[in-house]
This record gives sequence, C-alpha cells and structure tokens, in this order.
Amino acid sequence: MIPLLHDFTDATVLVFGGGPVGARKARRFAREATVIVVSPTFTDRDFGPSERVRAAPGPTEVAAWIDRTSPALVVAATDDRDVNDAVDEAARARDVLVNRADRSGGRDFGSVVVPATVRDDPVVVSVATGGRAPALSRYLRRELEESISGAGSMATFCAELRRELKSRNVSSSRRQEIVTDAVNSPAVWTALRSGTSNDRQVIEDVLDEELSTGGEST
Ligand SMILES: C[C@@]1(CC(=O)O)C2=NC(=C\c3[nH]c(c(CCC(=O)O)c3CC(=O)O)Cc3[nH]c(c(CC(=O)O)c3CCC(=O)O)/C=C3\N/C(=C\2)[C@@H](CCC(=O)O)[C@]3(C)CC(=O)O)/[C@H]1CCC(=O)O
Ligand SMILES: NC(=O)c1ccc[n+]([C@@H]2O[C@H](COP(=O)([O-])OP(=O)(O)OC[C@H]3O[C@@H](n4cnc5c(N)ncnc54)[C@H](O)[C@@H]3O)[C@@H](O)[C@H]2O)c1
Repeated sequence: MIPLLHDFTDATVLVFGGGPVGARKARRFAREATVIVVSPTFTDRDFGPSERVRAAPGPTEVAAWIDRTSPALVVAATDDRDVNDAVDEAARARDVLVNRADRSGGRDFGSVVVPATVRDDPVVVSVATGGRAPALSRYLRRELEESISGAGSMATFCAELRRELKSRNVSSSRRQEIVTDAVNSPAVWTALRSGTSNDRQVIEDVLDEELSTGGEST
C-alpha cells in the first residue's frame, strides 16, 4: 500500500458503527469533512462535530444510505461482519472509497487504511504497519509526537525564507542550498523551538550568514 494525502474539505464521510472505533474515525475526519455516523447505539464517546443518526441498517439497506449522502469515503466500523461486507461492496460498486476497521489483509482497489497520524501543522506524519500491528502504529505515533515538535514552525519558517529569497532574486539552486542549510541547522531549530527570536530575526540571521559568505545572489 502506498500512502497518499487526501483533502476532505467540503466532502462527506459516512461512518457505520458508533463504538469506540467509529468515534475515533468520526473525530479524525470531522477535522475537514462533514461526518455522518449511523448506528443503533452510541457509546459515551466523543464523536466530534459529527451528525449522529440512530438506525441499524441491515446488509440490504446500507446502499441506500450511501446513495442518500453521496460520501467521498465510507467507514465500516460495526461489529457485524455482514453489514461491514455489504458496506464494502456497495461503496466499491459506486466508486466510493471504503475503510474497513475489521480487516487488515486482502484489500481491493478503493479500500483505504487509516494510519496513525501526528500533526504539527502544516507538517503531518503517518504510520502504518501493513495491518500487522496497529498497537505498534499507536506506540510509534506517540514517540513521533515528541520528535517532530517544532517541525510545523520550521515549515512555516522555510516558506517565509523562500519567499524572501525569491523577492531578492536569489537563483533557484542557491535558494535550495540556503533552505536546506536552514533545515539542517541546529541553531535555527533551537531558535524556532525556544521562541526567543521571531521568524523575521531568524531569517535575517540566515541571510546575513548565507549571502555574505560568498553565495551568488542571482
Ligand atoms: C492506527 C489506527 C488508526 C485509527 O484507527 O484511527 C488503526 N488502529 C488503531 C488502533 C488499534 N487497532 C487495534 C488495536 C488493538 C491492538 C492490536 O490488535 O494491535 C489498536 C490499539 C489501540 O486501540 O490502542 C485492533 C485492530 N485494528 C484493526 C484490526 C482488524 C485486523 O487487523 O484484522 C484490529 C483487531 C480487531 C480485533 O482483534 O477484533 C485494523 C486496522 N487498524 C488500523 C488503524 C488499520 C491498520 C493500520 C496499520 O497498518 O497499522 C486497519 C487495518 C484498518 C483501519 O482501521 O484503517 C489506530 C491507532 C490510532 C492512534 O492511537 O494513533
Ligand atoms: N481499526 C481499529 O482500530 C479496530 C480496533 C478494534 C476493533 N476493530 C474492529 O472494528 C469493529 C468496531 O470496533 P468497536 O470497538 O468500535 O466495536 P463496538 O462493538 O464497540 O461497536 C460497534 C458499533 O456498531 C454498531 N452497529 C451494530 N450493527 C450496526 C448496523 N447494522 N449499522 C450501524 N451500526 C451498527 C453497534 O451499535 C456499535 O455501536 C470491531 O468489531 C473490530 O472488528 C478495529
């Protein structure tokens, strides 16, 4: 399987199953999408800003829910294998992406896995284990939370630095060198992480050093 990033803005995600797994998926997708959760019961969990619909569609009824809500993605997170099978089949017959919470292997085209994800916006890191060990995905996600701290600030900083270099007509190859040097600079990481200097000051420091040490400026 090959990871891709998918923009769910303005899309609908339809979740079948209101247990802890359905709730986790609902929270995940509600960051961007309109989420509808269909289930006869909702355990005392946080579903984020999702719409909850109390119903228990049988295998022959799930397709009508997909037709009615036109989702970009359907999540099968019920504890009923026949219902999950029917959701899977109906979604794929309509070219709608499907995520099955109850199956790791034997996936067909259009079947997607939800990886463990760490964010330090705009940076995002995801982990999957080929379905072998979701608990390991979760463990690694927690480890990564610490190690990527500051990456979001670094990404924003690099975008500003690149804009500044472009406005000074610095050549693209030199821009690449300077941005790469900044990403690899412990001093820049420390400055961004500590928050003691603002981005503008750090950019000035980088430019002083890079453009005064023999770098071509055009
Ligand atoms: C990462 C995460 C994202 C999320 O779901 O949001 C996720 N599972 C998480 C947790 C978790 N899941 C399970 C445990 C118990 C410990 C264990 O068994 O390991 C724990 C740990 C816990 O809950 O602490 C059990 C489990 N999971 C699946 C099955 C079915 C099977 O394997 O056949 C079973 C057995 C059910 C049973 O025994 O009946 C299936 C899938 N779970 C996946 C993702 C996909 C593969 C990802 C990968 O390749 O690693 C896949 C294939 C489908 C999918 O759901 O997309 C999320 C961590 C979120 C976080 O904290 O960051
Ligand atoms: N992906 C994962 O991380 C992961 C982790 C644990 C378990 N699982 C699998 O995912 C499934 C769901 O996990 P859970 O812990 O949330 O289970 P759960 O049993 O707590 O919840 C299942 C939910 O599905 C609902 N449901 C039953 N029939 C339905 C129907 N016809 N239509 C809509 N909803 C219906 C139930 O009312 C309940 O709210 C499990 O059966 C297991 O196979 C996946």
